[in-house]
Amino acid sequence: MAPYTLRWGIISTGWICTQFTQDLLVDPKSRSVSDVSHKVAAVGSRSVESAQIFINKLKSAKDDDGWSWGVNNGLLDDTKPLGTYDEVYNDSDVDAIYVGTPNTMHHQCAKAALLAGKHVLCEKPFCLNSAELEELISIARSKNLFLMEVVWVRFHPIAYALEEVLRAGQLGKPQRFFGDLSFDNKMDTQDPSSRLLNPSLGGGSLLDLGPYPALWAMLLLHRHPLNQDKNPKLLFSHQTVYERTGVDLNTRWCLEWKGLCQGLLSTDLASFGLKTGSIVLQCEHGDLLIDYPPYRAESFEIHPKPDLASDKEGVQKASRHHHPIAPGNYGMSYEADEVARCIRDGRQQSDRMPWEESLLVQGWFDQIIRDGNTKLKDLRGTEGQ
Ligand SMILES: NC(=O)C1=CN([C@@H]2O[C@H](COP(=O)(O)OP(=O)(O)OC[C@H]3O[C@@H](n4cnc5c(N)ncnc54)[C@H](OP(=O)(O)O)[C@@H]3O)[C@@H](O)[C@H]2O)C=CC1
Ligand SMILES: O=C1OC[C@@H](O)[C@H](O)[C@H]1O
Repeated sequence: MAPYTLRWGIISTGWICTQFTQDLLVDPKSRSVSDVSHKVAAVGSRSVESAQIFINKLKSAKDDDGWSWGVNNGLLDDTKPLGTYDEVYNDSDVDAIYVGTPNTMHHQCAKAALLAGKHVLCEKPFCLNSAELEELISIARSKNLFLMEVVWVRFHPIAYALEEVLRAGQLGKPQRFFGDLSFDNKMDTQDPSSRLLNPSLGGGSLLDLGPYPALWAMLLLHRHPLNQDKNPKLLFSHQTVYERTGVDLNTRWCLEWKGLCQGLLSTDLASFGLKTGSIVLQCEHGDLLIDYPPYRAESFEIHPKPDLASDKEGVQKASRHHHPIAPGNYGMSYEADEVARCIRDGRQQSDRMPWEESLLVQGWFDQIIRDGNTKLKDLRGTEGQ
């Protein structure tokens, strides 16, 4: 049977839109997919020249670039360069919109796309606050459209492998979770108007990096077979303010899944995370360590507990496990496949990234920002506009 082909409209022409679009152009067979495929129907930018340059750059792929397959197979031949985002939302050749604008624009772009009747995949962090997100969900629900936050790791081979490890039960009950995404961004050398430093673009470590430790906490604790707490609480948080621009340089926060485990999460823009063990789940019978970077991890380790003598049934030997992203794919193709399958099947949300889980994480971020002292406290969402 011919694969179901999803026709994408790409909103904006920055770094992440380039990665995502390149992945749409990789041969699905490279990742053993034959039921769905992708087409880039239109690219929207604030200037038509920029949209055209974006398409031209993709077309100039070298033979060994993973996405050259799509270029050589005509997937960019009819791609329309459009000089406004609205033209993409209203294009009848577009089924789904990928939103890759700065954080403060996610809600308005996603809302406009939904109101124009398009399905939406929106970059992380989904929104600036829960009110924005609730509005998007309510529009998607009422118009029977698909809506999902980009949390690409949830669809990576390692995520499925780890789900299997937890399901098999060999590690036993979770006892402690540590999740971190940090890198040294050399903040003092950066342009204060750039998206990471600029509070009016929703900058800072929490909104940029926080979705990753949060997603691992969701995958390893919230979705753990032994978890019964569907409403984990934020116990406390702290944000260090980067005085030059007023965003957070780092954030630490603690969550509790009642009856299961607490998790300590952190993000930092001034220091690198650990190479092995940026995400750690310590369980009754063994410990799980996931490699850096947590947004594109391909390996994990399982370790016995230090005092093996008292745990004859536990993990006896350390092991390392590799679950690579398929060659030629940056890693965003897997979630694009999920979006295509959900839309093909008439689903409004993905079981692997449901609205309820995005709302939970967005709620923690609301509370952390409210309790902190960054300029993001004064940022207003665009809900209702
Ligand atoms: N999932 C992931 O791994 C990653 C996700 N992201 C997320 O993607 C989003 C974009 O990040 P990134 O691609 O790095 O950002 P870029 O700055 O590279 O791109 C953002 C694009 O948004 C458009 N834009 C519209 N309004 C503005 C504005 N006022 N200021 C700047 N740009 C504007 C521009 O495109 P145009 O001129 O064509 O309109 C610009 O190229 C963020 O929300 C970020 O969190 C980022 C990196 C990785
Ligand atoms: O989503 C992301 O993942 C990787 C980081 O380098 C980047 O800043 C962030 O936006």
